Amino acid sequence: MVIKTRNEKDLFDRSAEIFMEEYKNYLSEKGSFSVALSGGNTPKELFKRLVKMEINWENVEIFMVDERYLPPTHVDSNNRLLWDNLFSKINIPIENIKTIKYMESLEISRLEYEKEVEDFIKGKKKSFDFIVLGMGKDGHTASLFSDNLDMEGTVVPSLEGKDHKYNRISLGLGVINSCRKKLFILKNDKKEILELVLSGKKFPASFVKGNVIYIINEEDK
Ligand SMILES: O=C(O)[C@H](O)[C@@H](O)[C@H](O)[C@H](O)COP(=O)(O)O
Repeated sequence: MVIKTRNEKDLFDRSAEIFMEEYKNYLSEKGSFSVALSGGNTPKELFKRLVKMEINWENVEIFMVDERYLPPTHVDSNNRLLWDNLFSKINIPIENIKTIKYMESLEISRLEYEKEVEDFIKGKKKSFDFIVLGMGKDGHTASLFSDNLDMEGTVVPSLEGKDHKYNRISLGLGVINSCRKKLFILKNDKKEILELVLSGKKFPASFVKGNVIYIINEEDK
């Protein structure tokens, strides 16, 4: 489903409402809500809204979609983004936050997170209740780029490439597709790549399937 909003304000207001609707549904259905959050620039405006909403964060478990292999204090770290804009502003028990840790090597960080994700999804029919995704103008999503060697593992390494800085760690496609609902939040500058993805051209983002919402604003800002 594609939702078109007028401007960026409406894009993020509506995205926050969708988050809230999902949270409420799962809270009444099973008493908890699990969500995986992307980094990059776009989700900041969503986080600004979420911190003001009436959410009982004790019932929410938050996972990361991906991370650059960087110390958490680095300005391009998604950990930093999440701590500064969300975790530090909400009342969430620390054990409900599952981050990708910066450890001795990329592989050790990947394995540690993979174990965390596998422990969580073990025995469940689906992985997370909800995932917030972004899309690059090159059609990547999470840290799944066209040159990734493995997109299917639970948590996969993603090596620095010509057009993307840093080695990274990412949820794999199987886990992403197994989320109950996927929300791509796209500012208007992603309209061309969204059209290509929707027309069936093959980019990593095109392989995200099943209960997908793409939300995008029509005006430039
Ligand atoms: O950590 C990240 O950067 C992401 O998870 C990545 O997939 C992002 O969602 C897209 O690159 C879009 O990024 P923007 O929102 O900054 O355009």
